[in-house]
Amino acid sequence: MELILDRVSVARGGVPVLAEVSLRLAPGRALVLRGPNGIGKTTLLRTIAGLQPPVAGTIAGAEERVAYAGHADGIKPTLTVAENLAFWASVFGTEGIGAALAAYQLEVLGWRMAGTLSAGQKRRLGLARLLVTGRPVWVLDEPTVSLDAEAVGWFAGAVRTHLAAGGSALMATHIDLGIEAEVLELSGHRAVLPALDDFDGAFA
Ligand SMILES: Nc1ncnc2c1ncn2[C@@H]1O[C@H](COP(=O)(O)OP(=O)(O)OP(=O)(O)O)[C@@H](O)[C@H]1O
Repeated sequence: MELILDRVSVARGGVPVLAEVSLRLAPGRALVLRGPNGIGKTTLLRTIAGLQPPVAGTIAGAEERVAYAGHADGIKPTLTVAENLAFWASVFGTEGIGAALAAYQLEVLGWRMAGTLSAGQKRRLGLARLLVTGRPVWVLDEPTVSLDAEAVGWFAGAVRTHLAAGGSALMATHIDLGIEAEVLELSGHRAVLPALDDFDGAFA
């Protein structure tokens, strides 16, 4: 099943951000969102993840199929690394956290309270979480932030494995992961703000 956006417009804090974004993401494929800071990549990804509704347009193939990794990693600080993954596995009804621990070399940190991890270690845990969701569509917002070069390689490997298994990935990233991906440039979709055409009149 494809993820399909048809003329989707999104707003942040009530302000229109992006207008009429259409895309299709097929199983096994990756798509990278590009655009300058503030254009609305995070807002669009949050909308696809179901965290906020679109202002206009339709999204198909996302419901119950998306695993989202955003800036806040969704980590429970008072649970250990292993407990965090086991918690998410139970939430998503999957079993086994071994592969997720191994993919990001988290075995040695399994007993550590997640709140005590470094930024990069937290990000590795947040990305490992995707693997226990069992969800086919990964929606990733700047997934490599805080990762060192080696961990970026682990992430790229995890995405490749996910795509090879028929999953898909939609991500906002500024770095080249060496993964074959289509690119959607969002600069041409900047929402036009309503004109303040009666600005002076407001002071009359
Ligand atoms: N919580 C918020 N409330 C109101 N406006 C916000 C909020 N968060 C972001 N914005 C604004 O919404 C617009 C889109 O922001 P968004 O984070 O989606 O952009 P982005 O393309 O992901 O940016 P970046 O590349 O810097 O991460 C920006 O103008 C931003 O200032």
